[in-house]
Amino acid sequence: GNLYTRQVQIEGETLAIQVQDTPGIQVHENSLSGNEQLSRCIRWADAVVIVFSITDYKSYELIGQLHQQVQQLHLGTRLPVVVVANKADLLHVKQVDPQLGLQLAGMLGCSFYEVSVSENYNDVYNAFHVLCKEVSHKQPPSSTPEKRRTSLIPRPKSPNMQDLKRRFKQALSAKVRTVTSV
Ligand SMILES: Nc1nc2c(ncn2[C@@H]2O[C@H](COP(=O)(O)OP(=O)(O)OP(=O)(O)O)[C@@H](O)[C@H]2O)c(=O)[nH]1
Repeated sequence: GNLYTRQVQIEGETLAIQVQDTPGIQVHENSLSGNEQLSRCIRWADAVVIVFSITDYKSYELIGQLHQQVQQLHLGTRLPVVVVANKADLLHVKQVDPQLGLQLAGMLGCSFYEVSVSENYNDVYNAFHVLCKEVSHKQPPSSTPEKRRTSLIPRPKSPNMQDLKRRFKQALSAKVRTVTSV
């Protein structure tokens, strides 16, 4: 459950984003259950990245459920969600054709990216960059960083996050929060 803070340049503006890596997702009989921590992360998020591994068919099968959970926790809003197929370098142990990911993402109304976290940083950066752009376009225009803070929902608590909160509070101009799972 690590929280990372990064800066991205969007249309000439520097945007500080926070990326929440969700803790290992519990799956019982092929369904997500009782993931209170995951729900908190999703509620907190302004955008979500759903990651599956092309080497693990079960991770692909969870996308629909994760997407549904995102929708249930953000009723009435269209939260930007992207679907990412990871481990594109491991073709010899591939279990999911990335085409299936593309199709599913399309059905869910999400963008889709195929990446290899270990081999190509640029593809990962691009996925996040496009998502950040989408989120920044949804923020009401304003002049002060403080006004750009949109969500009143507190971040999920952990010592790590409390610490980061203190250290980065001054620097943040806006937030993008994402949830990932592999
Ligand atoms: N070859 C390859 N290995 C990867 C890639 N991405 C992740 N891995 C490996 O896959 C394993 C799992 O990666 P993690 O980042 O721990 O996955 P996770 O989903 O965050 O795991 P949880 O902590 O259970 O949530 C690690 O051994 C990584 O090195 C990739 O693109 N290619």
